[in-house]
Amino acid sequence: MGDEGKSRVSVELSDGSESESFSDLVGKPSPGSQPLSGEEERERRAYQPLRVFLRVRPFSVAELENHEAQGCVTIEDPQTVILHAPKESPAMKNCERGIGHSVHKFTFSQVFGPETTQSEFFEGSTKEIVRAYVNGVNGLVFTYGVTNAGKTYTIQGTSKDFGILPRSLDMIFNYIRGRQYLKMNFKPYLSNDVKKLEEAQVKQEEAIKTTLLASLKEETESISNTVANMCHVESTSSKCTSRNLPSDSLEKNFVPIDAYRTNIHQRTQASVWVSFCEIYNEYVYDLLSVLSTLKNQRRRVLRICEDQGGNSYIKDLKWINIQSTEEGCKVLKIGNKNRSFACTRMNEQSSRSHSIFSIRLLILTDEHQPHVLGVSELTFCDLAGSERCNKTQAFGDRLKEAGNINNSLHILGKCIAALKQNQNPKMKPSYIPFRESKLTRLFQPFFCGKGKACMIVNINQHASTYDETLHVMKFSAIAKQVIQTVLPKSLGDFPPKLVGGDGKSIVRFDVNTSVDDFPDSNETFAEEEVDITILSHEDLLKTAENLKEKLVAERQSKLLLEVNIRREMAEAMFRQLLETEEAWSNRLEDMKDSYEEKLESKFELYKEAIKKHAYMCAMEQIEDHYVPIEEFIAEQEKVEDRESKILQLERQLHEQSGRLLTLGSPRSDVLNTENGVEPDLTDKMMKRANEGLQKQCLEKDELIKSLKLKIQKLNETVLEANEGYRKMAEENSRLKHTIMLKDQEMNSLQNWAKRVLELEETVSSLQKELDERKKHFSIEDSKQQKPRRGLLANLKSTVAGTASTPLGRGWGKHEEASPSKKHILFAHKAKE
Ligand SMILES: Nc1ncnc2c1ncn2[C@@H]1O[C@H](COP(=O)(O)OP(=O)(O)OP(=O)(O)O)[C@@H](O)[C@H]1O
Repeated sequence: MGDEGKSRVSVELSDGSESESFSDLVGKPSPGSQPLSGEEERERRAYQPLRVFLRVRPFSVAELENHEAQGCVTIEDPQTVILHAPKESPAMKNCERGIGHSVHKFTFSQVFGPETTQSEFFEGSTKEIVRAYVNGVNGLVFTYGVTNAGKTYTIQGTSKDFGILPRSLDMIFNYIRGRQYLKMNFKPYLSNDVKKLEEAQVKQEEAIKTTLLASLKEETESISNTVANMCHVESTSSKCTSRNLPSDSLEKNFVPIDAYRTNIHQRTQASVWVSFCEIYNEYVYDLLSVLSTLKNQRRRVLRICEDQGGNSYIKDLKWINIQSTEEGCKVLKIGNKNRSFACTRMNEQSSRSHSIFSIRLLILTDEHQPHVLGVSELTFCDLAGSERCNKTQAFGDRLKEAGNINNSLHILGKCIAALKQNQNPKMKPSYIPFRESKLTRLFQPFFCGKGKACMIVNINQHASTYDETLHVMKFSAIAKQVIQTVLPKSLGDFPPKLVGGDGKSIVRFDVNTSVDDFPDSNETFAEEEVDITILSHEDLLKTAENLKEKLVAERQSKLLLEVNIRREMAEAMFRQLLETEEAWSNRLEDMKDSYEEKLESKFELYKEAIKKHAYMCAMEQIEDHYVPIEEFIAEQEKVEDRESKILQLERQLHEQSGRLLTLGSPRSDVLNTENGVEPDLTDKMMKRANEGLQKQCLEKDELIKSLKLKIQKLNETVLEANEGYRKMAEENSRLKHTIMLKDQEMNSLQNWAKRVLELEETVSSLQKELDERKKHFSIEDSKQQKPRRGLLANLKSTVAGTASTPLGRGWGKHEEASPSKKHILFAHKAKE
């Protein structure tokens, strides 16, 4: 391989920021790759957010024909998608009530639009995980979405257009091409170990595989053809002819195998094993179990166990050795036949279970003296559709299935939310309920540092499933915030253990031991370990010093990392807080507006009610105080009368007081004495009279006041009455006008009636005249009948002649009437 090829390798390896070379796995730097040196760089690669990809399914022809509402999903840019709530959706109704929003924006690691091909999707999403996987990092790819959103299509694809799983197989076989370990005597065991099989066991393994593949014999042809096309590129290295085949892209982007050979020890070989199972109603079933295909036989339920490292694995799950992509596809097809599908209202071929297809790659030393160097696992999980039972109109078995599906997805959501919460140093670490469902038990290692996970969110653009889609998007938004910790193999795992056919351990491997550290394949692993007791004191001190330095450096880098993480978390939290604050303030504004509107309308209502009430009261008052005008005038006259009387009395009072004054003088005493009246008595009388008068005055004053008040009220009433009168007068004049019009109408009608009478009279006179004439003619006829027969005949012929004229036609037999009569008749006609 030339320099050009080498530089391509380094770009590939360093470009994939998350990839780890196989050399990393065995503790040696990759000679071909750019230096990924430095503790910080290693740490950076160890922490990474969960990659979440969105794939939007195109509308099918049937959906387009049904005029399915469009425009719910808009892809803003390669990372952002916007959901618009359709008119009739509950989300829109809630939004109208001031709860939530009608538009939602979501960001993803990458958004793939409806036009994305399978090949483009694989390149952009899964390829990186597969690349890390072939270099020893475990991988999990799981799809999440509502039913009928394209999850199965994305993972498996169709026989013509493969999904990410067959494409990954193709990539793996490309990678190990020429270094494939074809014997079946090393088999995956428990979660991470390898079992060395005896001859008989190998034969049994081969028999199982043959039986399994034989069950698909009839369909082999089509798979072979398609896969043969896929492998076309590998074998000939010529240009690919079909656009949809994975090898098409692999040829362009995948690193030639020779390039990896320079990085990895030449003697390594790889063996590929696959398993396929499903979790249906919280039971695990092996989809590759031949028994399960027999009719009326109950499928065996498998148990999930844990190895000594706490890693979950499915006990007694079948692992089938595959030696090509073609075989892998066949196994997939066989498993699919056993999978629980059902026809729901929303998808004719709906997956009712979570299916898990795993590929284990055993890295071995050369064929003659094989040792296991590493085991890595790539898992594809096609989750059952998240759906609401009422939407799918599920009942019976379907309802139970939906319940179980939703429950396990709910627990997955809880785990993801707890993982996210636990990343926040300020929050109390919460319990992650991995053990609450089978699915999350199997996912646990990938979320706990023992591999890389990637989530594919599938959505369709249906308005009818908008709310479910929104739920899925919200779920993915949380998942996107989960930071994955991919631990180095040495820390995260027990190294793979090789066990014999009897299950007893043969030897424990140390993944930190490089392939190059095997000087001779005959050497045992125990001999490779360094015994520190044979080191000198000085060497020991040096080693201790070195270790101390390393520790300090490690601590510093850890500290820096922690600071960085804390800062990032704080920033993220701050951003979230700002977003929340904005959302709340928006909501507050909306609520304020709506309340203001409501208040205004209430206020208007009250105003109206008050007006009405005041009007009613006024009307009642008017009724209470209503005085007829005659009574009022009489009352006014009375008042005037009283006023004049009061004036008179006042005048009298004046006079009396003048007289009293004169009486009060000394002269008056004399006068009194002279008059024979005792002065004391006079005084008393005067006083009494005075008091009486004052009392009278007061009474009169009171009366005046009350009368004035009455007058005032009466005046008001008069004014109101005047107003009423004015209105009445107006009404009256209007009525008069109407009456006048009616009178005119009546007059004209009367004229018409007169005219009719006249005409009737004229008609009757004419009738009379006519009758007389008839009589007259009949008499004359009877007189002249015999002698004048010829004449009458002449007359008749004359009449017949004149009847054709308009006059003759109009008057019939009266054609002989004199011109003067005719004239009169004409005049009558004209009158009419
Ligand atoms: N990207 C796509 N391009 C073309 N057709 C697609 C695409 N995605 C999905 N489809 C089609 O849509 C239909 C439903 O897809 P699929 O069965 O994969 O949905 P699902 O999400 O797996 O549903 P369920 O959860 O019910 O199993 C299938 O007919 C599939 O071929």
